[in-house]
Amino acid sequence: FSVRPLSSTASTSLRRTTLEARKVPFSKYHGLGNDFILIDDRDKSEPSLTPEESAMLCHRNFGIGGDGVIFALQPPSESGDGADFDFTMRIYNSDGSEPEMCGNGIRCMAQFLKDLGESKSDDGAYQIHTLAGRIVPVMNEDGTITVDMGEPFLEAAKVPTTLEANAEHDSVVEQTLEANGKTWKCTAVGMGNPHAIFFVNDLEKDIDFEKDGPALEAHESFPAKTNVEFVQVKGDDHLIMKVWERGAGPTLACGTGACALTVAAMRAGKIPRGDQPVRVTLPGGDLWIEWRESDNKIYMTGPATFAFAGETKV
Ligand SMILES: N[C@@H](CCC[C@H](N)C(=O)O)C(=O)O
Repeated sequence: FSVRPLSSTASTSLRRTTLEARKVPFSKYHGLGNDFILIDDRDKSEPSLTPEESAMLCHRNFGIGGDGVIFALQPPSESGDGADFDFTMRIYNSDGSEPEMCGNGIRCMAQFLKDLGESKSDDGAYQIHTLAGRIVPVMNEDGTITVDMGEPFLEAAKVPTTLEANAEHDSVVEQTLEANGKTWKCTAVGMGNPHAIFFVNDLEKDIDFEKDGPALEAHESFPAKTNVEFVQVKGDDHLIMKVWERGAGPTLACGTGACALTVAAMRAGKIPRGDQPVRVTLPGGDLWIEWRESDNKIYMTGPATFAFAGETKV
């Protein structure tokens, strides 16, 4: 992992006197090593920390350490579609930027809500409002969590990417782009947040991860930047990946990334689209991903683990 220097705002905040400091209770969870600081904001409609404060708490030397901060907030107050939401999830990446969604994060938030004694329905499901729309995690009896992640966004403008859709696919499948002095074939999939997927023969030999990752994250074809997944196909139902996350760099797992690359592998004809879940091996462990033909939605199954809780100051 690379360690970013603290921003001037963060170091200013660190120098605050005890008198000025605000106490912040937190819990720390991870999904396959993709780790988050969870804040109980169930009585609030907006996050109680700023992006700068969140970035400081995520720092692995000067803070608690984490790939992001997740806020468990009130459901939206509007009537209509908002009426049956249980909670809202917002998240800041470790650099303070705000993504639309987080797959490992939503499992951690579901486990956090359960541990707080929240059980809103008999089926173990939570209706969560996110910037990517409705997401529904369900607590399984074996301790894992299955999340209805909704439908993938395949239209280029919705990913978003300026790469051209291939006529035969009506979406961006293995389109050519140049980055870090190399030619790549990119498949773009949106899961609320953007993902650029690159299939390689050998994950260890074919990429210069620390250089290719950031070059592709900030490539001009992605107006909102992008998460970057390098993928090796191990078999019809097994993919392995390395991820360079937008706003966080290398992480041990990315749930939205695992969903996006499974869709990409099916769109690019690397694996068949079937009813069986695909095993996606990430640096931190396995997720199981299903892209159902019946409702076109993606279902992700994996763990969420409590690490520790405490109180910090900002
Ligand atoms: N690790 C997450 C994704 C978090 C957001 C991402 N860095 C972005 O900016 O889109 C996951 O598990 O999905």
